[in-house]
Amino acid sequence: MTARLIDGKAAAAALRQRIAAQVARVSDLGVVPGLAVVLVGEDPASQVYVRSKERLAREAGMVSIAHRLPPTTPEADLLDLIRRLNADPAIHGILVQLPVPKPLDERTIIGAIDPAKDVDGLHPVNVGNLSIGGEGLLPCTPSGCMMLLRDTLGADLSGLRALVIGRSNLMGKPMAQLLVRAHCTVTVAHSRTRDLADECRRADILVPAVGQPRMVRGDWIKPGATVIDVGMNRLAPEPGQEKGRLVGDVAFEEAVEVAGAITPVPGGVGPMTIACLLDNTLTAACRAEGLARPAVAA
Ligand SMILES: Nc1nc(=O)c2c([nH]1)NC[C@@H]1CN(c3ccc(C(=O)N[C@@H](CCC(=O)O)C(=O)O)cc3)C=[N+]21
Repeated sequence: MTARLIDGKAAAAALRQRIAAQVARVSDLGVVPGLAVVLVGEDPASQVYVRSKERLAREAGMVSIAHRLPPTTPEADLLDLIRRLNADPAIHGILVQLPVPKPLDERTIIGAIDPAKDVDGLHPVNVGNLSIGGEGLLPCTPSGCMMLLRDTLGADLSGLRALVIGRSNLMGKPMAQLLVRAHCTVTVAHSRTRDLADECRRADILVPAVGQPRMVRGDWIKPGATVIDVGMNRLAPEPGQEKGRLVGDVAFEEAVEVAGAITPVPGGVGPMTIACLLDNTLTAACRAEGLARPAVAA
């Protein structure tokens, strides 16, 4: 059996198109959603991501402003910028690209963002609302994973066994919360988990997010399971190549023979993350301006 491929690139393009149509409607009402992306330092991968966030936000009709700060930026300066963005009525969403260079403190920085503009969904108020089912902003990568799961399995995921590998604040923990909200039976595995392969074999939904290239092997996967691979690992370049290949946390060639459906890397979860960022920015703009989210045909 060969697994169905879950095309995150196409799903993200479709979502961005729906968002663009909604942005056009609210723009007619005088509200142009504004996104500020803050990048501290010169990490090349982060620069690439920030550029594509800027470009895709503009393509959706939003205003997108990147703030690039030197790696030695004092924390007080960064907090000052965040305060100005919090107060700027043209900015509805603020994202500080992570990780931030040392000695900047991620928690202090995220905590300084107005929760209503926290389009990463990482501020403690949004994290709390996620856990109690309130109306916050959801973290982008887990939201994107849920959309791909529902596209694949249908809206109702209740009763399915889900295994999330990884317990980060950015991904593992919020993913587990969303799966619980969707009435799955959820297990969170991590570096101290015993018999990870056995845990995997019980999962109808498998979501590895650890950053270990090809860690999940084909014979760890329950036949027919849905695999959402959140890993983004750049391998060492082959001789004669400039850049190494991008692979996930799953040994794709093995897994594709066993799973029912699987996301590729690249072209799976990654593009959905950015589309969900735009979705959050539109949500934040509508809430800030007291507008209902315009309806568009799906
Ligand atoms: N505050 C914050 N929020 C984030 O959401 C955030 C962050 N910091 N720091 C870094 C990670 C990483 N991330 C990705 C987004 C899109 C792709 C993506 O579109 N990937 C493409 C290909 C990328 C390539 O070829 O290099 C794909 O998977 O098909 C990847 C990674 C967001 N992150």
